[in-house]
Amino acid sequence: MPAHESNKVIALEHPSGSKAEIALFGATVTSWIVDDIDHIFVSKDAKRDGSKAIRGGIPICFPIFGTKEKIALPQHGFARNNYWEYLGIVNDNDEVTVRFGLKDTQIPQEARNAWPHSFRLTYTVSLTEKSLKSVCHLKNEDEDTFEFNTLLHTYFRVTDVTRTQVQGLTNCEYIDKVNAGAKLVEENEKVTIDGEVDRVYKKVQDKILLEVGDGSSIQIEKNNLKDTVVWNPWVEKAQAMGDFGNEEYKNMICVEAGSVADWVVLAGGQTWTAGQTLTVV
Ligand SMILES: O=P(O)(O)OC[C@H]1O[C@H](O)[C@H](O)[C@@H](O)[C@@H]1O
Repeated sequence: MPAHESNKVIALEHPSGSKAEIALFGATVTSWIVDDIDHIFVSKDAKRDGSKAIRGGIPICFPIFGTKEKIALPQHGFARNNYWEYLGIVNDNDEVTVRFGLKDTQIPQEARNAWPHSFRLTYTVSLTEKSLKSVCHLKNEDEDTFEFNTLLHTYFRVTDVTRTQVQGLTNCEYIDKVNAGAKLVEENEKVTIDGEVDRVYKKVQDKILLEVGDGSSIQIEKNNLKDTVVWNPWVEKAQAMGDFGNEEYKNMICVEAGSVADWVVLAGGQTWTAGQTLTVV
């Protein structure tokens, strides 16, 4: 079988040898292997028992990013903190595709009170020889309009983060969360990491490139998502996280496609689709 479930994890295998794993907790992709290299970082200290969002992989932030004063939800919302339903395999010719679902009736009452809307979120993950595609499909099942943010909080595994470069952010405005939310414009052609970085780049072009530093690169192509967050916790923040090794900041970079700078507005009965495709190039 190209996809099978074991211990609440769905494992995908493509005939080319590429592989992926998705935990039902948060529908979090926790592994993506191409040519025997796992490009996804998960901390050695990550909780895998559903007690906390998985530290690493591709957690889905929804319906908020960060915290919001008037919405009493945990940081980054509830999608990454709840079990999703496995909706099974959709087999195409050259890709292995599986689907997951989350709706309001699956989340705890407290979260439903904090964000009181009826919704149906379907998440599709497709594996090909060199790529991993994730697509979110959201339906507003209320009569009234609701607003949300969403983001694919992708943790890439790298051998040395100081050698990574992110290309394609030049001239984008960004909010520098490390610098009291200063609004700046990216002047560099390639963004590099040599300290704590936590930036929300706005209105980013759809195709950007992560140069991993060992000669290989990953193309990150987003669809219907305006913004890109770049994050590395560096030394002190790494030490402050209970589910992250003190030295692991050297081996990861988050490059996160999302719509987070402004609310996305979805009218009652309407649907909204967005996602990303990661390709080893
Ligand atoms: O610790 P978490 O809730 O998983 O958040 C991890 C990080 O997510 C994003 O990248 C935010 O921009 C950061 O400010 C935050 O620290």
